Amino acid sequence: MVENVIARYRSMKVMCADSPYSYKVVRNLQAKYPRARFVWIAGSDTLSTMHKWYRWEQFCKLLPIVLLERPGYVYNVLRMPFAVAMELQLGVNVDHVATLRNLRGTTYPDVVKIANEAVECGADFITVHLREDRRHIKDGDVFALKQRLAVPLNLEMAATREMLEIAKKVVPQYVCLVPEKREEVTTESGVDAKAMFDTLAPIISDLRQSGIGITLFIEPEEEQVDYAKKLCADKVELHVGAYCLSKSQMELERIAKAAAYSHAQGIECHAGHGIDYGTAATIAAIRHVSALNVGHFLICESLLHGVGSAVRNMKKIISERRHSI
Ligand SMILES: CC(=O)[C@@H](O)[C@H](O)COP(=O)(O)O
Ligand SMILES: NCC(=O)COP(=O)(O)O
Repeated sequence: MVENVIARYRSMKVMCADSPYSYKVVRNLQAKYPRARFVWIAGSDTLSTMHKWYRWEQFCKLLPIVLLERPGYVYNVLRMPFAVAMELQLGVNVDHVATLRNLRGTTYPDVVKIANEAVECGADFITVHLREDRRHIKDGDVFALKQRLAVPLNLEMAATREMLEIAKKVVPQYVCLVPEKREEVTTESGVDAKAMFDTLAPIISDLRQSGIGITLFIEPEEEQVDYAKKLCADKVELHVGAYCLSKSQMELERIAKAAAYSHAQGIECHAGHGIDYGTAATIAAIRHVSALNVGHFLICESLLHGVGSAVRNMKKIISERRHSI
């Protein structure tokens, strides 16, 4: 059949695979034709089973994969099992650039400039938390970032009407709903998706109608993931602050368990809060976590080594750790 299809293309020919395993076929071809650039072309139905292939993780890294849509097989690529082996993304939170600026009421350091520097050096998206008391990020920062960033903006905010109206004007790619206490030094826990179900549901529905993706910042607990799913969140971000402070194995296992559960439920899983180079490396080994959000530590490192160096270093650490699992 293939021969009939390509009969009119003289430059094409059919060859028989020398192994039942795609991985081995590609490796053999690459060894035989070292100058050729191979591309794997397949139907989109391949996505649901690719993680069962022989050495599928290595296969995904061997060559570019082009998928042609097959009717009935339209998937969210990032949620497919194979996708969890891919690069771990880094979100850089620039809140504390604004903390420094607000301390003296100056126009510097420039939040947008620093965010763009982070992007140049490897940040995959930028995160800001517009707190109700505006202690760091201000409304104008959020609008300016949305306008001037070449990567997605992840806006963290409390689930209030005031914040909802701002988000609908800014239209960031993502809103991450977080709990907020006026007096807290930093975000102390995840949002309780069960207890706050009735407050969160209409806000999430309103945000979604504006075309904004929804993340819930939750404690690493299966029940919270269940409620995030009931609320139709696209992603959860696990509050990993307890682990980052204690470095306790039990806390780490809690994160791994919640991440695997979230993945099994079809909800993309991020992790954030209090992460430094050491804890980033440990969490990067949890394959069901697809992105880390790091703020305070990176801004502090930037004072010593510059933003570019801090972000590049963090990217290197998490990428090396992810590829070693
Ligand atoms: C939700 C979260 O974990 C971060 O956005 C963090 O809250 C930002 O920094 P502050 O808590 O110091 O405002
Ligand atoms: N959601 C967590 C975040 O954005 C960064 O938190 P931190 O690294 O500033 O503690």
